[in-house]
Amino acid sequence: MTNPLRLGIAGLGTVGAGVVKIVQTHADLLAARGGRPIRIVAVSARSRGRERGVALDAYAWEDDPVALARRDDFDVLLELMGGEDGPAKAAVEAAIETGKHVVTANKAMLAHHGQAMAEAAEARGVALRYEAAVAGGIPIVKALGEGLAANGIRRVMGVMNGTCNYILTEMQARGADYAEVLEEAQRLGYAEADPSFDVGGVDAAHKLALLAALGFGTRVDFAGVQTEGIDRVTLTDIAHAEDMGYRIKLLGVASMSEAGLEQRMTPCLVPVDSALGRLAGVTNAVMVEGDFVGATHYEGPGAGEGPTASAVMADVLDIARGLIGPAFGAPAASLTAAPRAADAGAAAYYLRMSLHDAPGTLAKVAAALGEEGVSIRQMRQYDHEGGAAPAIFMTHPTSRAALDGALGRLGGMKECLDQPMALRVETV
Ligand SMILES: NC(=O)C1=CN([C@@H]2O[C@H](COP(=O)(O)OP(=O)(O)OC[C@H]3O[C@@H](n4cnc5c(N)ncnc54)[C@H](O)[C@@H]3O)[C@@H](O)[C@H]2O)C=CC1
Ligand SMILES: N[C@@H](CC=O)C(=O)O
Ligand code: NA
Repeated sequence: MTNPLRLGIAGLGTVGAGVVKIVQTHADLLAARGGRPIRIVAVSARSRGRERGVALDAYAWEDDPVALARRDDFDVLLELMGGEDGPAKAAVEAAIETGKHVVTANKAMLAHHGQAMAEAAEARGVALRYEAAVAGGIPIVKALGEGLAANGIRRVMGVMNGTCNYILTEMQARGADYAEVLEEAQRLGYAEADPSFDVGGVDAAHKLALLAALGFGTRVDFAGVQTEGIDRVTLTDIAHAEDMGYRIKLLGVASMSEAGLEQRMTPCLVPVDSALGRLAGVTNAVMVEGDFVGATHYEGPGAGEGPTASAVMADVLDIARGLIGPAFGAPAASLTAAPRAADAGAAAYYLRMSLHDAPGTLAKVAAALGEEGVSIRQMRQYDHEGGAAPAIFMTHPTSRAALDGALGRLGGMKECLDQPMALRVETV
């Protein structure tokens, strides 16, 4: 019989337990598709006794994930712990050093150390695979790195955080409270160990930076992603957006132009009846535009046990079949450091601010917007409370620079009771 492909698993939470379930459920299917049996040899997690709904007795146990990574009785380390540095990074480095392939779901680690890890893996002749790290169950790394590999990639955009999309959907659909739905997303296994990574936009920015590197042949530049979270979005924003024909989505866009690489992950308004506007729950969607293929669209579950474990095992099967290409689609040494480009395109914006309820306030706000070159298309006021008058403006298309100028001015005016919030209207 062909030699089995032997796995060591570091991390037995939502994703790790899901992987054990697939290996135990689909042993024959995996062996047939991988061309060899897939066996788990050893595992590691913080707590050995925790109930996970899977039997672990047949596998060796290690308390220390780095000791696990250094064992000499398996071929592929599955790093499913998480964390940018710490034991996840140390275990991956130890696995590569000792000649093992690595499959990871850890976008935080790759967004910061992807280049160095890709170089180390190539030097050692082992795979570094991360399908689960981007958009969960959607095979977007495979689509971009392999299926579209003959294209010059123009733009990658999409909704890449299941937790945020779940929160925004539930707030819109049933008027649910933000904190309550965030807790639900945590219970369902969608959220990061520290959910501020989700709602702050950082997790999705990690993913966008990885897709940009893969698509454009550039070095991962997470620090170059303009990032804003959904933590300031209120039920009121969602209701007003809906009333005007829009939904709010945490949307990422990465594009390459002569000016350089533009990357942003921000909450945006998209038309209710667009593909992104209809995207509900934990679903993610990614659009990729290539010069020969044109526009392509991928949609599916972006988080949770089954979808993420499915992506991990797809990488394992590729390794079983001997498919061991470079991590970012081209040799790591050939990836270039692209200059960062500012948000260049004009867009309309949704502005929400709390104004001092007094004669002349609106005139001053309108004057400040006008002087900064921001033209108002629509204005609404609602629910005056005490001395505060909340106001919403929709602008005509304006440059980000003009908008930032206006936001700076408004934020400094005594008539403005809080820092205005601006959401871009994205034409999708
Ligand atoms: N939950 C999801 O839907 C998805 C998660 N991911 C990524 O997968 C990875 C794992 O996520 P989850 O399974 O949700 O996390 P989790 O919190 O449910 O599980 C983490 C596991 O790693 C172990 N672990 C953590 N730190 C450790 C340490 N210092 N030493 C030993 N063991 C340690 C824990 O004991 C636990 O078994 C993360 O990188 C996450 O970003 C990626 C896509 C989707
Ligand atoms: N926390 C992430 C998990 C998948 O990457 C999300 O909600 O999308
Ligand atoms: Na994926």
